[in-house]
Amino acid sequence: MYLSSLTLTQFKNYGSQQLELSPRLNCFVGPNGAGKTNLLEAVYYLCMGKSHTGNPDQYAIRHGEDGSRLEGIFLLDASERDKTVVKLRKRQRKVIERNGTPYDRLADHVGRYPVVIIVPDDSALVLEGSEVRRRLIDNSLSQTDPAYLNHLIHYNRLLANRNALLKELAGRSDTSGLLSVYDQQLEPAATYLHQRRQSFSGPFTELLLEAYAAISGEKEQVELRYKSQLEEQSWAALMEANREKDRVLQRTTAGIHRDDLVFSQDGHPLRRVASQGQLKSFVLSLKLAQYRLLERDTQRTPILLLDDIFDKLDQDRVRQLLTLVLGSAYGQVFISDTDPERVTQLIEGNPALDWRRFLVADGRVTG
Ligand SMILES: Nc1ncnc2c1ncn2[C@@H]1O[C@H](COP(=O)(O)OP(=O)(O)OP(=O)(O)O)[C@@H](O)[C@H]1O
Repeated sequence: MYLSSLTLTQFKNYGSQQLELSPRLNCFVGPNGAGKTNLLEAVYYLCMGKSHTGNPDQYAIRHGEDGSRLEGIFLLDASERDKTVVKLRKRQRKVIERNGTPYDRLADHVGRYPVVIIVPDDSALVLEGSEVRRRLIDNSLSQTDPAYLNHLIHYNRLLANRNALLKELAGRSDTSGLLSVYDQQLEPAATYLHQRRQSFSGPFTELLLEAYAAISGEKEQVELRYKSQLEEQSWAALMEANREKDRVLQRTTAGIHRDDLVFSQDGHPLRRVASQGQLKSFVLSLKLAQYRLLERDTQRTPILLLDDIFDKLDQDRVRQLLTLVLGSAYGQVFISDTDPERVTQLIEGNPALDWRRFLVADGRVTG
C-alpha cells in the first residue's frame, strides 16, 4: 500500500500544493520552518484523521482561513485505489470521505492505511510519564482492532463524566449512587482494553527484540512488561477500594487509564542503566516493532514517516536505520531533512531505489 499523490489546500503554511509521490522513498528537504514536518503531518492526517502532535484540528487550518482540505490517492494493491479527503472547518465537525462517501464515525477510518511516525521527541517514550507509553499501545491497537478504538472512546467519555461528578460532589458522599453506576458502565470497556493490552505485550516484545538486534547489533537483553492495576484485582474491587480516595481527590485515581509499559535492560530499569546510544536504539526499536505489528495485523505495508532524524540521531544510527527501512522489508517511507547533500549522499549507495526529492521553502514545494 502507498500514497501516490497528496494535495494540500490551506493546510498549515500551505496555500495550494500538489505532490506526486514515489512508492518507496520521498525526501522533503529545506530550511527550518519551511514546512517539511507539515507535509508529514498531512500524510498522517490522511491515515489517522488527526495530527500526530495531538494538536486540535483548528491549528492545522492555515492562519486567516476558515477551513482546510487534504486529499490523498492511496493504492492499496494493483486493483484497489482510494481517494481519501479530510475536510477541516473552523467550529464544525471534521469530515473524512473515502471515494466520495463521508464516514459516519471517524473511528471507522483508523487502520485502513496503517502508519508509523518517528519523531525527535520519541525519547519521551522512555523518559516521561506513562501517558506516552499508553498512547503507543492505543495507537497500535486502534489501527489493528476497530473494537479497541470504540471501547477506548467509550471508556474516556465515561471517565470524563465520572471525574465531572467527583468534582461536583466536592468531597461529599454520593447519595445518588451515580458513582457505582459509572463503575458498572466502565467495566466492559475496561475489561476489553485490559485484555487486548495483555495480549499485545507478548508479540510486541518479540518484535521489539528483533528490531533492537537489527538496529543496535548489541547484546543487551531488553524487555517490555505491561503493568496494570487489573492484574491484582477485579474491576469492581479496584473501583470499590479507591472510591473514598477518588472522592477526596475529586478524580478517578485507579483504572486502566493508569496502565503502563515497563522497559528494562538486562533486568534493570532501562532509563536508569541505558547509555544515550542504547536509549536511542531502544526508542527506534519500539517504533519499528510497531511497524511490524501493524503490518502483520492489518495485512498491509504501513507508511513510515521519519521526521528530522538526521539532526537528532548520530550518523551511524541514521545509516543503520536507513539501510534497514530502505530494504525490501519496508514500504513507502517519507523523510524530512534540512541538508540537501546529506540525503543524496546517504541514498547514493542505493542506486536502484525509486526515490523523489522535494525542495521545501516557505510553504511551497518544488522538485
Ligand atoms: N496554521 C498555520 N497556518 C500558517 N502557518 C503555519 C500554521 N501552523 C504552522 N505554520 C507554520 O509552519 C512552519 C513550520 O513548519 P514545519 O514544522 O513543517 O517546519 P519544518 O520545515 O519541519 O522545520 P524544522 O526543520 O525546523 O523542523 C512555521 O513557519 C509555522 O509558522
